[in-house]
Amino acid sequence: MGLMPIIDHAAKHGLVINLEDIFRSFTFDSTCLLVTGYDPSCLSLELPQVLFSKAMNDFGQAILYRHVRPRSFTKLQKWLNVGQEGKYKKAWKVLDDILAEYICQKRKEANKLIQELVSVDDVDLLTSYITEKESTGLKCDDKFLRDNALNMITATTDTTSTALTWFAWLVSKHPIVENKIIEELESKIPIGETKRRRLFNVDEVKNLVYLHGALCEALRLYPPAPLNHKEPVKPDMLPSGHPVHPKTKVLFSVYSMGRMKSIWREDCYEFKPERWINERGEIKHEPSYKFLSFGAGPRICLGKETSFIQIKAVASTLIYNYRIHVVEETPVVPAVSIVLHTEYGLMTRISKRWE
Ligand code: HEM
Repeated sequence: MGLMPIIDHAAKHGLVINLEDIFRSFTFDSTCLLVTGYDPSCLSLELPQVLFSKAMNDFGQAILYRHVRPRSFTKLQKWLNVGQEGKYKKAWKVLDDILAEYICQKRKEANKLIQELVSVDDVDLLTSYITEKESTGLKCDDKFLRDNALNMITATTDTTSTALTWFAWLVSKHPIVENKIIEELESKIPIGETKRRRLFNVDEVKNLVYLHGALCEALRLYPPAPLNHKEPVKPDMLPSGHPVHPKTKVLFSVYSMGRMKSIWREDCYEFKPERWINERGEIKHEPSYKFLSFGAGPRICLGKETSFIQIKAVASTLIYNYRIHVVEETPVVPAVSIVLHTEYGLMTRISKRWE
């Protein structure tokens, strides 16, 4: 099922829905489709608990604990197969088994395509790895395919849905920003087509300046990957003069850096899309070492541009067609997690702006 039919259904029946879960199921389905060619159909009215998705959550949680607990404690849990490490092992088995099945099926389908000399444009990632093996020279064994599929699903799913969640929440709390986004969207629509239901495509939204600023602001205040770490390959020195040994891991909080007055000025706690617009009304580009939500340097996020486009298309369609009313009884606060999920979800009521 698509995202908009679900939102429409919730609006029509006055349901309270957890938008974070809905975004998560949506990004999970679309990423699985892109990577494996299969739609796990997590996005439906019932939001079924999908084994793969649950395993991904347990997996991420266990990895977070590895970073904050003494190594000896983790080792003991691993040895006894209990606690977070016990969960990790079970989750890994689920992911490994499901992906092995997908890969086996993909190999059969891809071999058929090769034998029948069918052109393989617009196919999923696994099929293109298998069919293009000769030209890329990559060793496409099962482990390579599994690791690449898992890497892509992990990198894409929760980051994108988390960005959408905080963006939707911030916009719903800032009606002036919400109106400016709608005004900007209307300025791109032919006059006779305004004030009625509309879906926006990638070309219509990719150059919107105010929407871009609002999204960057959400990513600055609520970076989906709130912590990052680096280790130098050879002895190095920080600008502060502190030496860093190659075995030293430097952990930094992207979340805190997005809220430092010394980096983002006195108004750093405010949600101000204008921060990202220059005097000429164009997008103001900030260096990636300052705006760290996608990382920086040689390992910067490979999906940065793709995710901007995807989020803009979804966010504009959502904001233009619906009003999001956040349910006040459920606080919206960050959870302690490797990805900046909310602790209690984003519980909302939705109403349509127009038919
Ligand atoms: C709002 C959405 C996203 C955010 C906030 C985000 C953030 C990040 C961050 C912080 C890193 C680590 C960079 C570093 O280590 O310095 C990363 C890596 C990566 N991201 Fe994203 N990401 C997003 C969406 C995506 C999407 C949609 C894709 C795929 C199309 C993607 C693919 C990757 C890959 C492949 C890497 C690993 C790059 C490497 O290690 O060389 N990301 N991302």
